[in-house]
Amino acid sequence: MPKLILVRHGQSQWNLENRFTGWWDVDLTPQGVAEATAAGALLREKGVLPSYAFTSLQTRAIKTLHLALEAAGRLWIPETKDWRLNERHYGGMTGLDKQETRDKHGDEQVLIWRRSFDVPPPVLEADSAYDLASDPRYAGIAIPNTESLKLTIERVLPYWEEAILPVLARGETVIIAAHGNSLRALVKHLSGISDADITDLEIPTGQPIIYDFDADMVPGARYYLKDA
Ligand SMILES: O=C(O)[C@H](O)COP(=O)(O)O
Repeated sequence: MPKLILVRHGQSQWNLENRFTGWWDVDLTPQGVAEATAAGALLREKGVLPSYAFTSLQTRAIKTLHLALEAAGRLWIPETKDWRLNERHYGGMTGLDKQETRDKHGDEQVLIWRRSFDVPPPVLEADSAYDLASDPRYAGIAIPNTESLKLTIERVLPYWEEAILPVLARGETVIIAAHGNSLRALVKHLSGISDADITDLEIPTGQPIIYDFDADMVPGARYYLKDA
């Protein structure tokens, strides 16, 4: 039966520094490397061996995927990278310190920007140091200048349906290495979580989440592989 593995990248440099990251490309920390490797070792230990991989265009997710696959003995499987699995775009909050932003705007406002379903953060100005218009990986892509979770869902879900679901439906064990909010978008859909309740869902770094699908491609309850 098809099996889906979701894994959020290991700790990134800006996770460690407590800065809003979004589409900015930061690397894993040594702890993040260890988390990714441990995720792959867990896959091997539990015999959950991916046969096809998807990831974003962002270094922290790509490296997490490769470290996990190497630890699982599966570095050789086919993989597809796509911007639609990128982290939600953090707009004008990109690069800011999370605590300083709370001190300036208040906890409530920052929680709305971080976790509300449909309120996007302020837009990233075109002259920002974090503008990605000249990054060759996004050539031909209409790079957003901010995204709410709702807007993130609007690009993650079509990609799920067009690209990932058909691979899963042919019986593969699919791993998706992605980001806190692109995975929240997917989990919201797969677990049928309401717009209100999704606010409370947090996805930890480097911890494989599993969905088993039945013959009609209906997902079962999600669970953490460490608990299986
Ligand atoms: O983009 C980021 O800063 C993180 O990956 C996720 O941040 P969040 O927990 O504020 O959504």
